[in-house]
Amino acid sequence: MKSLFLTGFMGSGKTTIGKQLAEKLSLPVIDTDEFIENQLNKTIREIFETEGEKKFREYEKHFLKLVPTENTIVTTGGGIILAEENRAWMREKGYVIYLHCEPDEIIRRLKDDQTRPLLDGDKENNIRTIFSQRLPLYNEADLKIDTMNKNPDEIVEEIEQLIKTLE
Ligand SMILES: Nc1ncnc2c1ncn2[C@@H]1O[C@H](COP(=O)(O)OP(=O)(O)O)[C@@H](O)[C@H]1O
Ligand SMILES: O=C(O)C1=C[C@@H](OP(=O)(O)O)[C@@H](O)[C@H](O)C1
Ligand SMILES: [Mg+2]
Repeated sequence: MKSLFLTGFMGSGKTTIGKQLAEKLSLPVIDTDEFIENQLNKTIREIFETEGEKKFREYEKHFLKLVPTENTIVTTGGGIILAEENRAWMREKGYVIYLHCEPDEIIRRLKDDQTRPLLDGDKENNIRTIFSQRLPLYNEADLKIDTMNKNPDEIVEEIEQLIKTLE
C-alpha cells in the first residue's frame, strides 16, 4: 500500500492519531517534525528561533522526500501543505488524509501548549487567521475526516474503514 500522509491544522491530532493508527495496522510511523528534530538535534521552536520559518520550510520539504512512500504512516507538520511541491508529492506518492478540526476546538486543545512558535502572542487570533488561510489547501486531500467530538480511538477506526475504499 502507498504511504498515508496525515495532514491538518496544528492540534488536529495528526501526531496522536498517526501513532495509534500505525500501532493498530502494525505499520511504521514517521512524524516529519520529529524526523527534522532528530536529524538536526534541535526542537522545532529552536529551529524557528535560530534559523527562521523560511529555513524550517526548506528542511520540511527536504525531509518529506526522504520518508518511505510505501506501507508507512506519515504524520506531517500543519504547514507542510503550504508548498505546492509538497502537496503534489504527497498526492503522487501516497494518500493524503486531512484531519479536520474547528478553530474553537483547536484553541481548547492547544490552550497550554508552548511548542508551536506560529501561535506565539495572541494565540486565539493566530489560530483563526492561519486556519482560514489554509483551509482550501487542506481540502485538496484525498480523504477528509472530521475529528470534532470524537476520541482518538473513534478517529482511528474511521480511518481504518475509509482506507479500505482506497485499495
Ligand atoms: N480527538 C481528540 N480529542 C481530544 N484531544 C485530542 C484529540 N486528538 C488529539 N488531541 C490532543 O490535542 C493535542 C494536539 O495533538 P497532536 O497529536 O499533537 O496534534 P497535531 O500533531 O495535529 O498538531 C494533544 O494534547 C492531543 O492529546
Ligand atoms: O502549522 C504549522 O505551520 C506548524 C505545525 C507544527 O506541527 P503540528 O501540526 O504537529 O503542530 C510544526 O510543524 C511547526 O510548529 C509549524
Ligand atoms: Mg504533530
